[in-house]
Parts: sequence; C-alpha cells; structure tokens
Amino acid sequence: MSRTVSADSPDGRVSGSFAPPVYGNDNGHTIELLDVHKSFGGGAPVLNGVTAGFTDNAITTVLGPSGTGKSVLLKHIVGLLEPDAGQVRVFGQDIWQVSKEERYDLRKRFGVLFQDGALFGSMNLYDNVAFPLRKHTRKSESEIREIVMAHLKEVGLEQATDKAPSEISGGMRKRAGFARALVMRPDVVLFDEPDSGLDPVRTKLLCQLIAEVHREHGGTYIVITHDIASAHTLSDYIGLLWQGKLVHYGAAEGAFASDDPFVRQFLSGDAAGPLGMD
Ligand SMILES: Nc1ncnc2c1ncn2[C@@H]1O[C@H](COP(=O)(O)OP(=O)(O)OP(=O)(O)O)[C@@H](O)[C@H]1O
Repeated sequence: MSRTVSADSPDGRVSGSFAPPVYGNDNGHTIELLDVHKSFGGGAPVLNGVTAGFTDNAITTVLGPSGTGKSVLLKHIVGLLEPDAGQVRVFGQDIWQVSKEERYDLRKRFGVLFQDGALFGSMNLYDNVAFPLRKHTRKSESEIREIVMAHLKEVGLEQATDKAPSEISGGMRKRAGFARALVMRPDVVLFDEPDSGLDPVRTKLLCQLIAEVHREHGGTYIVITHDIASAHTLSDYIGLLWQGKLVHYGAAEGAFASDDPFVRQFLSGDAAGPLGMD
C-alpha cells in the first residue's frame, strides 16, 4: 500500500512508496514508529507524528535539514528518549510498555555509532572495542581478543589497537566506534551522522566501509545524515524528515528519480523549490 500526499500540504505530506507499519514482528519491519510526537519544555514539536516502518536487512538513510529532529528520531529508536505520544516498536514490542530490564535487553540488540564515535578517552582502541563484550557477555579474554581483532581488522585499525582516541583522526575514531558497534553482533545498527566532521574523501571511504560490512553481515542499518553524497553511496531506502514528519519513505532509486518538488529539491540541494530557510 502506498500513500501520496501533495507536496504543498505540509501537515500531511508523504510522498513516494510508503510502507505503513503493521503490528508484529514478521512484517519486514523490525523498527516501527507509529505517530510519534515529541516536544521539549512545552516548545514547538520536534517530532509531530512520525510514522515509519524501516525495512529489515537494508540500509535506510534518514535525511533532513539541520535541526529538523534526526538525532531526536534516532534517540527514540534506541529508547534513549520516550515519546510524548505514539509508539516505538522494536522486534514487535512497544519499548515503553515493557519492563526496564526487557528494554535493556532489547537495546543490547542495537549497535550505535554516535557522531564522534563516543569512545572512552581513558581506554585504548582495543579496550574500547572490547568494552561491550566484557560488560555484557561471559566470554573469555581469548574469545574477546579474537572478536575484537577481527572487527578492528575489518575497519582497518588492527595496527592501532594501543592508540588512545585522542591520538587518532576523526575518521579513525568513527571506524573504531563502528567496530565497537558491531562486536555484539547487533540486529540493528544506528548511525548518527557518520559523515560529520569528515572531508568528502573520508566520508566516501567510511560510507563504502559501512556498505561493505552490511553486505558481509546483513542487519537493519539506519543512517541519519544531511549529506546527500552519503545517502547516494549507502542507501537502499531513503526517508526524508521535515517539519517533524517523515515526508517521504521509499527505495533510493525512486527517491533520486522522484519528480516530487520537495524530494527533488532536497536531494539535489537546490536553493529553488518549496523548501525555504525555516
Ligand atoms: N534534550 C533536548 N532538550 C531540548 N531540546 C532538544 C533536545 N534534543 C534536541 N532538542 C532540539 O530538537 C531540535 C532537533 O534537534 P536534532 O539534534 O534532532 O536535529 P538534527 O536534525 O539531528 O540536526 P543536525 O543535522 O544539525 O544535527 C533542535 O531544535 C534541538 O535544539
């Protein structure tokens, strides 16, 4: 089923092929948001009725202008923020209707790459990547070593195990954060602006690495960014977030070929079109 709403109806604009979430765990959407609303301190809503079913085993990029609520959306998916209204369903469960312990267990099935890699400054890269395994599993140090080194190798950091985060570049920190996000073999990996602070070449290399690792391991990847080039490199599906709503969700080829004025303007970075400065 698809829904199309005219691009000039900002309150309900949804264009392209949009898969509405269906309750349950076997509909191809491990992550579902249903009419999610969020505002802070009585201010204007940041999320104003976001409905989305993110396609399993694919890379979905959520694009949107700066300050539009992409990081807030990501924090709802991982259960770090609770919606004012609506539901966030993960593996078929409303994450705010389960116990704290169950929510914690659900979160263990997520890997998250935060903007700066979110590494512990006091630990070297090896210990940073080993951290989730030491905290959440009973694996022996030799098992941990095997897993950590495999993932550090995968992201090209096997020679940098002893480095502190402050001794390496931003791109290396992100790759180390990516390795750490993968060690628990997550079903879902979330990326908060993996391209932030990187030059175009390193952005492209990181995006290619993310796509390669996804091809190798599978899983549901959701990437938050406002970088169109990253979306080009990575996306199987594209969601566009604007004015508190997901205004488009569909296959990447369709989005890049779309003649919807909003989608076209956003994905071409054109100044002329329905998207203004607000
Ligand atoms: N904990 C919070 N308390 C109050 N306001 C918040 C909080 N978190 C986010 N906001 C506000 O929500 C809005 C959306 O922020 P968010 O970081 O999600 O935007 P974004 O789309 O990720 O932006 P960018 O692309 O620039 O990183 C901003 O106005 C921000 O100030």
